[in-house]
This record gives sequence, C-alpha cells and structure tokens, in this order.
Amino acid sequence: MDLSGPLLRVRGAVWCISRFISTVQKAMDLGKRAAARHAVDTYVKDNQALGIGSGSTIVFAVEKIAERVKNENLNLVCIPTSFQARQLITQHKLRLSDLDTHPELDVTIDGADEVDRNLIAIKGGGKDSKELGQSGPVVTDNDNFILDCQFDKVYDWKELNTQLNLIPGVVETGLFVNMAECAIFGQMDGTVSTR
Ligand SMILES: O=C(CO)[C@H](O)[C@H](O)COP(=O)(O)O
Repeated sequence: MDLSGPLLRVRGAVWCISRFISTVQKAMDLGKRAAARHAVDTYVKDNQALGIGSGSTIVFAVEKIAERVKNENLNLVCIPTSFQARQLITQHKLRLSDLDTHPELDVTIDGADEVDRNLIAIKGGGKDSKELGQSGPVVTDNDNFILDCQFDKVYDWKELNTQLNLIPGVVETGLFVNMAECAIFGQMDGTVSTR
C-alpha cells in the first residue's frame, strides 16, 4: 500500500502545528518582554535592593535592569530566588547579594501564571501531561518536589494556602496571597495593562 500521500499530509499538518505554536510563543514572549520592561522602568530606582524571580519573564526584566544600570549608572543589588536567577544576575554583571546581607527588599519582580482581581497569584509553572507522573516530578533548587493540585472551586484562597502549609512535609505553595502590590499584564501586541 502506498502511504506516501497520507504521510506527507501528516507531515504537513505537523509542520503547520509547530509553526503555529512557535508564532504563538513569539507573541507571548512579546507580551512578557513588554510587561517585564514596563515593571523595571516603573519600579526600579537608584540605590535599591531588588528581588529577582525565576522563569521566562524575568529574563527580559534582568536584561532591562542591566540596560538601565549601564545607561543610568544605577547602584542596585540583586537578590536571586533560584539558581537560574543567580545565573542571570551574574551573566549580566549585576551586583549579586543575598537575604542575609539585604533582609529587606525594595522591589521584587517576578512572573506569575495567574493573577486574580485581588492580586492573588498562582506561581510555580506546571507541566501539561496526559497522565500525572509521565513527565517526572519537577524538583526545586532545594530538592523539593513541586506537585500540581486541582481544586473544583476555591472560595477562600488565603484559607486554602494556610491549610496547605499545615500539611506535614509541605514547604511552600505557589499561592501568593496578599503579596503582590501590582500586576502588569503584557499583551501579545506588546502593550501592557496594570492592575
Ligand atoms: O513562579 C515562577 C517560578 O517559580 C514563574 O515566575 C511563573 O511560573 C511564571 O513563569 P514565566 O515567567 O516563565 O511565565
């Protein structure tokens, strides 16, 4: 049986899907970049101690911080939240510090996966897999496992966060309740909106 026709069509479909995904990815990166740069322009000032988050959005923020340090000769110290953040800080030749030396931060910039109308955020990312366990556990810099939990309906995020933290063995959750003062949403056309 000659399968070259259907196979070519399948290959064509796979190529179209991967092109579509990469176009969406590029548009999302535009939004992340715009939000990150806006955050740095708005909130970073001279003589600050900055918390540097982790993920893909923070890469754009650190680039912008480095640009401003170079152009405006800003005196900043950067405190990383992860190995990735530490690498970004040193790669961009920014001043690296830690919470022992700077226990109080002026500003922390980080990405978020979801932010609600009360600025409660879910962070920590996640993996899309057909069945749990297929992709292997996600492990933090401190060798803890990250588990994704699904809840039907949550009425009180603060209470949920408290209850989760009370479970023996839980070190931290990805819920950020009453922590964010501002959320900047980058749109795919490169514009931003602030909440
Ligand atoms: O919480 C995080 C890391 O712990 C990330 O900031 C969050 O998942 C958003 O990631 P990204 O900037 O890649 O969209």
